[in-house]
Amino acid sequence: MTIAQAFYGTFVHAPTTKQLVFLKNTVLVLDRHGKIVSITPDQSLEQAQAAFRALENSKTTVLNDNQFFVPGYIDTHIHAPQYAYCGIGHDMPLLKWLNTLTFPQEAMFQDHHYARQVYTKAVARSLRNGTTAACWFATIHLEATKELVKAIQEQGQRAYIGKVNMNQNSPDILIETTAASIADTRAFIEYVQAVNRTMDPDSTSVSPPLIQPIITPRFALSCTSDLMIQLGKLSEEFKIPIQSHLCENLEEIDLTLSQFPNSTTYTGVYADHGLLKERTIMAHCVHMKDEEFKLMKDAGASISHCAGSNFNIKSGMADVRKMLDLDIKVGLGTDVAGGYSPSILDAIRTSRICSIARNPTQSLLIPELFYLATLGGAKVMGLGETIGSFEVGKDFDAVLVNTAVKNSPLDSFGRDTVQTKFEKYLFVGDDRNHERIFIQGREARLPE
Ligand SMILES: O=c1[nH]c(=O)c2nc[nH]c2[nH]1
Repeated sequence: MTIAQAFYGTFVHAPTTKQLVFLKNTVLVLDRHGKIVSITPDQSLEQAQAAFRALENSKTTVLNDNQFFVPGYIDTHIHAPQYAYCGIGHDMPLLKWLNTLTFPQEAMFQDHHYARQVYTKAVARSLRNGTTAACWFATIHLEATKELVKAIQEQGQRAYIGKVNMNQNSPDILIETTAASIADTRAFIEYVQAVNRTMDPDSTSVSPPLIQPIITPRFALSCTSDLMIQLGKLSEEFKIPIQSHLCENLEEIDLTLSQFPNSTTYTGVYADHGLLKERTIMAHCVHMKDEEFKLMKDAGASISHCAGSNFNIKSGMADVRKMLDLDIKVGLGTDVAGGYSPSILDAIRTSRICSIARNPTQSLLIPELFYLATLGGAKVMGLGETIGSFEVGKDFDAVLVNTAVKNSPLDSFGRDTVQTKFEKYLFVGDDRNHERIFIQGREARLPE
């Protein structure tokens, strides 16, 4: 085995919802594929230096007392085209927001040069905020969605990327025929597969490819039964995941149930059309009946909790405590641009406030929040064995945090322990505290 890199310092992770673990004075070694081959805590600097000397020709890094590594954040729900108008339109509820702001903006992505411009910046912003893996929605446009693949590949993020499907209840300019929607989705899947064949065959043989396609019916309202059934079949044929929106807003739920009278619940609509599977990620799930949670649980499907968006466009407050008690997989999503912030640190903070506002006696605790942002998100993506925590055999997707950066919003004082610095970072820090960002052991390649 060829050793490529080694680090010495503190590594913080949440291997379960109940545990926040500080691996201090730890030597962590990576092979040339960016996989963790050893983790040895409680070493003196001399022991670490001796270990480094034995690892000939490898890059070595010694962290100082203000630095620590966290697992890269996982954004389980983000819309790349919506980055163009991130921060505006929050005075409208979901359906008005879609019709007056979002749909006209997304129509502009028929121009793939414009798409390239927006996507390059959206991906860079996401990465700078420490998101090493994300589930991206693009638009219905095939060529523009390929531009998102290129931007992500160039910058090195791990990603699921979806060409959106819409064949009803949308402006004419955003409506596809069923045949075109399926043909373009198939073409997109094949495009990503071809891109992956050009990657280092050695590294893709030891880990799943960094970029994967994801089936993306926008939501039940924008897809006919026929389209949803065919998309479910595509997911089976290629064994790829599915993402959509579920039970976000009360008006949306009423309309969906009137549109699909043969299904008894909104979740049932997806189940009845073959879209509720173990590989399915549903964003929001704010207004769920018990039977809907049961459908999700029985299918093994996952939830992306997007508290910032749910506050901004006034959708409501999801019951994450209940999701965790039911042992449903949950992760955090920024939902740019329903959410104005592309930062999962911000999602941690809004999720905490959301849980307190729902029930202060059952609010989410720091280990739970950090777990949701990292390993919880990895499990939502079906990558719980690959990323999300520091374990031998996992890929090194990680953020090097520095709590003593000039001009960062975070101040540390003489007596601050690493636990204190971590907690301050979680609630006061931002991307200025992110010194280096690694995906599969390689540093992200952010544009100037
Ligand atoms: O928050 C949301 N953002 C969207 O773009 C969207 N489309 C359907 N439902 C949605 N919800």
